[in-house]
Amino acid sequence: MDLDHIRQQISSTDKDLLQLLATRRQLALSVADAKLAQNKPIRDQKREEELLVSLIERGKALGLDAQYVTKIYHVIIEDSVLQQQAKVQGQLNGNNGPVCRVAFLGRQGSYSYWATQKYFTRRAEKLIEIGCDSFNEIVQAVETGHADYAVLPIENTSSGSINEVYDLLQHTRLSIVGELTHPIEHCLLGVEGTELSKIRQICAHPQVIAQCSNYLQGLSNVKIEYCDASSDAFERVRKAQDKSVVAIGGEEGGKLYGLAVLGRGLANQKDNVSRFIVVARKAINVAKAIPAKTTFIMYTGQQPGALVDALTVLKQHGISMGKLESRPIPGNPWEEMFYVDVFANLGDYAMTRALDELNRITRFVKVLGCYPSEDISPTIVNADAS
Ligand SMILES: O=C(O)C(=O)C[C@]1(C(=O)O)C=C[C@@H](O)C=C1
Repeated sequence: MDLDHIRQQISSTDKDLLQLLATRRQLALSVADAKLAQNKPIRDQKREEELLVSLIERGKALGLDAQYVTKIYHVIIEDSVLQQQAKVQGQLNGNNGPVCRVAFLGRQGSYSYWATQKYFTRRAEKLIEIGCDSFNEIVQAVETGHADYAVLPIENTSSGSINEVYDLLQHTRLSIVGELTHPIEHCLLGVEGTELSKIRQICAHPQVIAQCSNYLQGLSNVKIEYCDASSDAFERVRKAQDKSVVAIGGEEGGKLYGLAVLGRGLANQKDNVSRFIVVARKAINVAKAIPAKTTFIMYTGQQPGALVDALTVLKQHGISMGKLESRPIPGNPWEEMFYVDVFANLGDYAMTRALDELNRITRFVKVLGCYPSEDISPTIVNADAS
């Protein structure tokens, strides 16, 4: 068989695969309706386990190894769960309508740009992208009604919490309505033909610089140029057309600016992932069928054991905490505001009771939002069991 002919067959098989994936996605969306009608949760890990075991077995008979089949189905099932969650949430809170205006950091190609695309493809037919130069500008865009939503990075596995965003949340009336995680793969990007030994300037966002600090410490004679976003760094390098100037950012983003990859894996942590939050003017409800997270801030005061007492309230109501972060309160030196993420729905009886008690024993409590958890941990099966 000649190459063209084999490629035609591959293309035709791929077309069939896509059609099957689209059909599977539609079926998953119908499952969501059936589950709501029966008051069942969207995620059913027992079903996923049975499915994976049987698919691994079938795969083996077809010469496909267990790891390959598992990897593909983890992606398919994650998509299926997220599609169902978005549908159920849309029905509960009212769909967004065809057009959604979303504010984010940078322009096309920034990490926030990709996170925005990822989150809203399931939720809006058309996006109006409102690129901003600072976190403050992003929040203001929603507060003033210029944008419907904002996407903000809140923490990263290499650099930790993004304090500027935490501080903005203390004072805004916006609510957290969603979250997502996005892998951040930092690359060194420059114009074609750039030699590593000739680099004299690196352009990057301060968060990116923090996440690549180990790599950057190893360089000498290189000036760091702080940029508003990765897309800003790409634009500077594209404009300069100078082989001594490079940017750090994502490969996909760099490509949009015609930049070539000169190095990969620059982050301090191998698994460099950012968590983003989505904020809006109006709080949402989270369907009972979906795992929810609630984020609130509290000021306990400084009396001995105040924080322990507050956390004990959560324990007494069987509420698990995902994150506890403290930030200074502006104007009150050495006093701290605590940010708490819990795995609970604001509408749950236990959560309502816990918040009532926290309101009683602390000086200040403010709920920042209740939103669907998008942390779809993959179901792991023992491939040998099949
Ligand atoms: O069968 C279901 O209950 C589905 O929702 C479909 C599906 C899948 O995509 O196969 C998705 C999520 C569930 O956790 C289990 C399986």
